[in-house]
Amino acid sequence: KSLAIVGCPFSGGQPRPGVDQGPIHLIQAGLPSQLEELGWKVQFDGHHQFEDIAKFITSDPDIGKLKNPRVVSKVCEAVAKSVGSHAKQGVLPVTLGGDHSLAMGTISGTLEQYPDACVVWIDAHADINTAETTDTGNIHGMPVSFLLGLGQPIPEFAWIKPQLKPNKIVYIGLRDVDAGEKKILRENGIKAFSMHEVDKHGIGKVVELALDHVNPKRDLPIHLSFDVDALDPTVAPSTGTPVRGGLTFREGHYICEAIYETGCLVALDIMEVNPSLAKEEEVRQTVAVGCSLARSALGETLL
Ligand SMILES: N[C@@H](CCCCC(O)O)C(=O)O
Ligand SMILES: [Mn+2]
Ligand SMILES: [Mn+2]
Ligand SMILES: [Mn+2]
Repeated sequence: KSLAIVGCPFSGGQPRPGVDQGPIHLIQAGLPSQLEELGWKVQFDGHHQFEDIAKFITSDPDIGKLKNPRVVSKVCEAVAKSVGSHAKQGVLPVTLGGDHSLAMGTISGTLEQYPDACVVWIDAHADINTAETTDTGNIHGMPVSFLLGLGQPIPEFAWIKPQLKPNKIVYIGLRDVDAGEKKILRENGIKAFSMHEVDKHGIGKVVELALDHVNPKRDLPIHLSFDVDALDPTVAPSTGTPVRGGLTFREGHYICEAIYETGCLVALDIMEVNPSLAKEEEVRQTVAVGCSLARSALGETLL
């Protein structure tokens, strides 16, 4: 079994510098050899991929409120090609962010190869704002709306085919959802297990209910997109949009272990590790949790 680490040193979907250094920190913490130890054949194309794209885009004025729209779109298009080509060769892409706008690329790539794939989105945020509903214009708060084809089409993002259907995505960990996003979730009947449901049912039941919704026979490919800010800030402090009241260390790892156990995982994103936002020990802790989440999603067990 082979996997390819797709390092995406990209921060254009949000304003805080440093998240582009996420990949190199995860690599330098030893992730490739940790995954080899789990029995994976590991390909790694380097941690400077996609960096040259921004150089060719000399002017990138806002489109409405959207910031860095052309760079975000072009980088995600390149990521989609990279993830898609690995998937085509039966290699499991492990994308290291970088901000969560990159999921427009990773999930597009997955759906190219696995049109029937479902998406499990672990996040404090719904990342489903449209150009009409976003307050910040930060595109890391919008990837899901593009993948679903919601909102007014934007020519610069025309490459994104609206292949994702509302009943093929499920959220776990939500606790900071904008008013516009709540409306979109309701109107589209999108299933979301917030931290309230995690408290109520426990993580085991929530994962079971989430998978029952998007993958009832456990026979569909799963794309797991994990934003480390889904975890409580005491667990993953060095991230751009921390929100209190998040998943415990174990709850985060349980999700990854349970997804691996389905045998359906075809793609993994570990996003929003920003190694420049906290003290050294907290950065180390956040990077280490990114590595251990990846290991748990890729077969590491406690016994
Ligand atoms: N909903 C906020 C925050 C988005 C956070 C994006 C990512 O960290 O999940 C926005 O639209 O700017
Ligand atoms: Mn370097
Ligand atoms: Mn996110
Ligand atoms: Mn988030």
